[in-house]
Amino acid sequence: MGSSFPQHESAASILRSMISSPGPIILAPGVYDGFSARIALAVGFDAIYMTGAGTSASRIGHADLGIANLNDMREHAEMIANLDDSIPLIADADTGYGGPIMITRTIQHYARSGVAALHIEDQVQTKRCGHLQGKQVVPTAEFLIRIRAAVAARRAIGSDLVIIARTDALQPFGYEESISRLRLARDAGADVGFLEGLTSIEEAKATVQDLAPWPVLLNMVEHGATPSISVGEAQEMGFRIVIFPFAGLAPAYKAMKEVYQRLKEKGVTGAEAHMTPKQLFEVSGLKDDLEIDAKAGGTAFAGGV
Ligand SMILES: C[C@](O)(C(=O)O)[C@H](CC(=O)O)C(=O)O
Repeated sequence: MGSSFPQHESAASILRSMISSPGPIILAPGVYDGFSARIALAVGFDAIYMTGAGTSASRIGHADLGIANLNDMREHAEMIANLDDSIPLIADADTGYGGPIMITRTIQHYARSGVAALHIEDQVQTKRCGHLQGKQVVPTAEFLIRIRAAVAARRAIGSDLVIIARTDALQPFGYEESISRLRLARDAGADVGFLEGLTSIEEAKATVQDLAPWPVLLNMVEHGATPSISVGEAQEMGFRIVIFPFAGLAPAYKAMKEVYQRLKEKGVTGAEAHMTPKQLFEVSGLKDDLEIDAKAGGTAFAGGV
């Protein structure tokens, strides 16, 4: 477990070096709460991704419609980022939550919370998931104000926080407009580009080529607007980062629904025998916590748990 008071390079600096190194594509599975983050961290990834859609679902019980605010998102991100502060957390920051002053706060708060990277997009404030229909985006000038505010705020606090510029302009305005917005965001100081809702393999390849050598992120939302692209294929195309936002949420939904249904219909959960409470707590750092207590001379758990 990483300490909350880093003795090492910040997660933002670690991610920044990873992005600029010639290494393999950075794979970040979506996590949506402490438990899913623990599982992903235990499996072992170079980075993890806090999905806004999953945060909305798990933290406030709502769809990804711009309902989770800065405080909801930041608090959630801080908890996740500090479970292991040596593994960079890339976190959704939606529209940045307002004008330049709010975006400045978003950058400051995310950076202080230990987040390594965030993405800010050009949707209107009453946004929606990038894979739904009927999206609206703000004019390019307003998008650039958001990016400039983010870059200035990051520089002012001397943080390595990676700023990912996301455009949702593909659906309303098409490919050329989206590339043009991302180039302008790059020129305004954004570190990584993210073209949301890519609709074909050709478009995905072209995005990387048209923005090269700027690093580009691929959002692999399964069964959304984008055809299925594997990590290997994304690397081959030249993407620098790939996120799988629903890697945790979608299977969790299916598993929970089945068990709740079984409990309702048959009166039992059918939980597997090895799923003891202790085993479940071990996923969430039980051993580390007991060690902390014992090292401090605590006796509360001396007889075991
Ligand atoms: C990446 C994303 O912002 C997220 O919240 O994870 C979403 C995922 C989704 O809702 O499909 C997005 O692509 O808008």
